[in-house]
Amino acid sequence: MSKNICFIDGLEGILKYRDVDINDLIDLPYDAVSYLLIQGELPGEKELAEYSARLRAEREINREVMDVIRMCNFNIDAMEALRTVVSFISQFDPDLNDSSQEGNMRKAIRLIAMLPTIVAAYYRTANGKEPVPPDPSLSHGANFLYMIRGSRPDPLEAEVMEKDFILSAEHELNASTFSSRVTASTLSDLYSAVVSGLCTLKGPLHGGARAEVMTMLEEIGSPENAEKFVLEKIEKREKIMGFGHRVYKTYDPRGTIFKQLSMRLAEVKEDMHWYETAEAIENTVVRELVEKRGKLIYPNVDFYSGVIYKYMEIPPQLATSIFAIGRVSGWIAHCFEQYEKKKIIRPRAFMLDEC
Ligand SMILES: CC(=O)SCCNC(=O)CCNC(=O)[C@H](O)C(C)(C)COP(=O)(O)OP(=O)(O)OC[C@H]1O[C@@H](n2cnc3c(N)ncnc32)[C@H](O)[C@@H]1OP(=O)(O)O
Ligand SMILES: O=C([O-])CC(=O)C(=O)O
Repeated sequence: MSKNICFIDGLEGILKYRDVDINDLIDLPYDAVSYLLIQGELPGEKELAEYSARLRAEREINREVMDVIRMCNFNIDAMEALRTVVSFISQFDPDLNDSSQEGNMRKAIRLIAMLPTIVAAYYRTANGKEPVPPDPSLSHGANFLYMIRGSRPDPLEAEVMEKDFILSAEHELNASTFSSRVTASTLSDLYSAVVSGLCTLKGPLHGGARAEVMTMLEEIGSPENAEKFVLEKIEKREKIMGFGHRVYKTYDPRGTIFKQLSMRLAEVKEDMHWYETAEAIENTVVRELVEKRGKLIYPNVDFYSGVIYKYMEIPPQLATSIFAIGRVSGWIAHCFEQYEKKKIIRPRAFMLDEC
């Protein structure tokens, strides 16, 4: 197995999963990228067909899970419902306490397969609609949109959803992956490790920024208002959501791809409004923070992904849970690596001074 699950060059803006550049992965199915992260190499045709078939066979959720989804408060963000339900479903997994490689792989497949179903079932129930059962003939991305909307997405939207899951899938030791790995390092089960990841991804300084970007776009409303909004934020020393990164000191390579995707959606939908509003925000941030103040603050993965959700009519309440649906493969890859080490992660308190 290749050594690095992920490689980031934060100065050059390079991102690789298992030594493969993100730009060479983006046109693959999400299932192939998930396989790459977890198994360490790209699947051949036969391996991909088997892996996809296993994922598609595990998408359904049972009646007890639906009961818990119905009991969730319908005003909460889908991420909170997802966190609650992932914790609840572990009891139905016959492999919960089987820590063999095979047992962990079966749990991994179920988690990756069921997360979209849980999010979509919660979303529809919260909006007074009947849940839509998964369609095993559809890809991970197309099936998710189908379960949310009740109708099959057009090919471009299905493609964008797959690419979103790929771009969200992995990012080395980000905060949520670190949380998952710490949990796995105690040899706790995979569900617990994924719950840890979910809890950490939720915060607005991490995966929660995507929803904040959407709210910001709404608040700004049109390209003409963007400059004033950004200048006021800077004046008040407030952060602009979807910008800045602990590792990237240049454009986030995922941001570049998300920007191209949002441009494609804007053109196909003949509606440049959200794209132009986002670009006006970006131009002002770069002019004010990078060019005038020398701060290396560029759009991160959460900025233009928020823009594509506007075009796909995905509400902010779903944004972070969609991130989680993609990221779960990365969390699992890291947990498997950690299980092999059989070593607890226990930093000393002084190391936090660096954070
Ligand atoms: C999937 C992800 O997790 S991607 C990140 C998603 N999060 C966001 O988009 C939230 C907004 N961004 C941020 O809060 C930060 O840039 C982080 C958390 C992503 C990275 O944080 P750090 O590397 O610790 O940078 P830190 O917060 O210390 O900022 C360094 C400087 O840049 C400024 N800065 C950083 N991000 C921003 C921003 N988005 N807007 C304005 N200023 C910013 C800070 O105010 C600080 O300025 P100072 O030196 O004058 O005090
Ligand atoms: O790497 C990080 O710190 C945050 C990030 O971009 C991610 O988790 O995708």
